[in-house]
Amino acid sequence: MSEGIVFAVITISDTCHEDATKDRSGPRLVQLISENFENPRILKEILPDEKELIKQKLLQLSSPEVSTACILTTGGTGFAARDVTPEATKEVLDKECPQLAMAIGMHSLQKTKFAALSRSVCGIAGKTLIINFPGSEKAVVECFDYIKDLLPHALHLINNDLALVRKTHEKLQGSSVAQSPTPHVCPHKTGKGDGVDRNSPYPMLPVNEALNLILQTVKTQETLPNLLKNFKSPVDIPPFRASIKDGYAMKSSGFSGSKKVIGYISAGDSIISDDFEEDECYKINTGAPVPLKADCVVQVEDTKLLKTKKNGQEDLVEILVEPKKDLDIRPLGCDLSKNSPLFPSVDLSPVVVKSLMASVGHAVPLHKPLVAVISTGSELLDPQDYPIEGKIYDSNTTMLRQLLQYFGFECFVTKVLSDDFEEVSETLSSIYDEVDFVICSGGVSMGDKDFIKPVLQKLGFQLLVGRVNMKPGKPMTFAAKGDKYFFGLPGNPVSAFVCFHLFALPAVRWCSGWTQEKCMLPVVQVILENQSVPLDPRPEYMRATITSRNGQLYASITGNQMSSRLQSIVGADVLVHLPARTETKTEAKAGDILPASVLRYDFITKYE
Ligand SMILES: Nc1nc2c(c(=O)[nH]1)N[C@H]1C(S)=C(S)[C@@H](COP(=O)(O)OP(=O)(O)OC[C@H]3O[C@@H](n4cnc5c(N)ncnc54)[C@H](O)[C@@H]3O)O[C@H]1N2
Ligand code: MOO
Ligand SMILES: [Mg+2]
Repeated sequence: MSEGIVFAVITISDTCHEDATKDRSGPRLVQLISENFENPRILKEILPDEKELIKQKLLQLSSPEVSTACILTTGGTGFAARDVTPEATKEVLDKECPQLAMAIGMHSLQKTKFAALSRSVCGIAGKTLIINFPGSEKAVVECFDYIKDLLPHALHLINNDLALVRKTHEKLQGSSVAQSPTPHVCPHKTGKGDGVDRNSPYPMLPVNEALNLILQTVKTQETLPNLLKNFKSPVDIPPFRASIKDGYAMKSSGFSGSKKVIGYISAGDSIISDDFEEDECYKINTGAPVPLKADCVVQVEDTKLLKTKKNGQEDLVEILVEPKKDLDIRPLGCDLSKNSPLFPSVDLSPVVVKSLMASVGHAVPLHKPLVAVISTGSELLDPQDYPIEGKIYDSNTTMLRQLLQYFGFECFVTKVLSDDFEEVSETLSSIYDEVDFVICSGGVSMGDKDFIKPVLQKLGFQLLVGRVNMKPGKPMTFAAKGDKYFFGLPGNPVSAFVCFHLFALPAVRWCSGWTQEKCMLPVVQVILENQSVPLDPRPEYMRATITSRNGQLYASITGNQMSSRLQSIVGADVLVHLPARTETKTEAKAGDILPASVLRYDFITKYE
């Protein structure tokens, strides 16, 4: 039962509008809602069969100000001349839900063939679900009973309430399916999900939704970011007044003109505290400690050597500029003062963390998640093996290991497994003793040897992502069990490549404590160079080479983009995001400006 949902029940009937006591279906619906939902708010209306009035009422109830979650109408759906409920409803809908209307219709048809005479529609207006029920009390009871379990999930989806949607998915996809007395099929799934099903039971999530689920699930490390945030520098930098130039340290109260050189100070020497005269100076190097009694340095270019001692050392120099107080001296702690925060913001780049810590004489152990790379496939040959008929060389293991390394993470364990349920199951049940993440490739699609998802289910993992609306990478899988995480990248090498960058890398970075914005690859705007690129029904991520021309980035697609053709990563500087095909837009054209994820640091191949 879901709590506090705002419902509206509208009886649509000329008769009931004239005499409300004749309305039996409306009150019955109110009763059914109250019995099946916790503390619902139910708005009640009776309207005549007038299209405009019905439409206005639906618009008002579905407006953001009223924000009714669900409007159930009863009546006016038949063949009579004044039955106009479906027509009025259609005019306010943003999206029709014909499957829901069909399901209700099919259910009713099992009770009576007269259900064929109902023209009910269902759909979504703004964030309101509108469902037409027929007028009879009996039909209302049957239809409501049929949809009542679907309603909460449908409403969560409409409101993009990810946590609640996820809860339902877990219920449906986890062991509770078997235990549930009335298991039902999720409306946006296409099958029952057992081994013999020909349709994937996993909802095809949009890329962003899949990524959000992943980042909501993976626990971020707080210890290191907090430690860095609170870390106070134990030293001053510089720890003494340091010379900025190679030159002469002196007193500014003196004068320009000739001065006697009374000593040499190099970087690393100790600090001279003795007093000296205004017509004296020390020769000093950049970074060396300025004598306590000196207050300025004059660079060597502004001096002239007048006299040298017999031993070759300088004796007398002429100072050609007026010495000014503080000239060319870095005061104590001017770069970083003792007890001030070492990290002005959290930046977990190892280069940053390690070098700043080193600069104050400290070190921190950077905790990085332990990652295993697994490739599955009975066809896989080690790249060092002789070719064997029917087998192919395994490129994913090397690619995923190299990618981890490129982004500063280590692959702790590597395994290559055959498409064998027991082997995969045994490996996965023991490997998490050693690692936090498994990045696996292969075996996630629809084949009878694609065992990854069943193994995860057997091992008690929550399958949070089972399919993603993207090309390549549709069967991308993400599962979690406590703080152990599994990525099932599709076996096609390019699908694995793209999914690593878009999902696995952000998750591993997030787990290491990176700020969320930094976890994803940077996105830049690029100008398409190819004349015409046909759009796919799925949003597509195409590899492309970048040329910089007059400060603008031009993307040229790297040939055939088939997900098995690993060659398409050659020269791939970015992944260009191409939108899904629509009726009106079927291709991308030269000059189109598109977002693109940057794949590598050296992402500009040519400057023109
Ligand atoms: N009936 C359906 N079939 C497929 C669907 C579908 O929706 N319905 N999805 C297709 C898509 S999209 C992809 S992507 C692949 C994903 O396949 P799997 O993750 O199950 O991977 P496999 O079947 O094991 O392998 C696919 C392909 O990739 C080659 N491969 C696998 N591992 C490696 C490796 N380590 N190195 C090099 N190449 C590898 C493998 O030999 C296959 O050719 O499924 C489609 N099928
Ligand atoms: O989407 Mo698959 O990932 O075509 O190769
Ligand atoms: Mg397969």
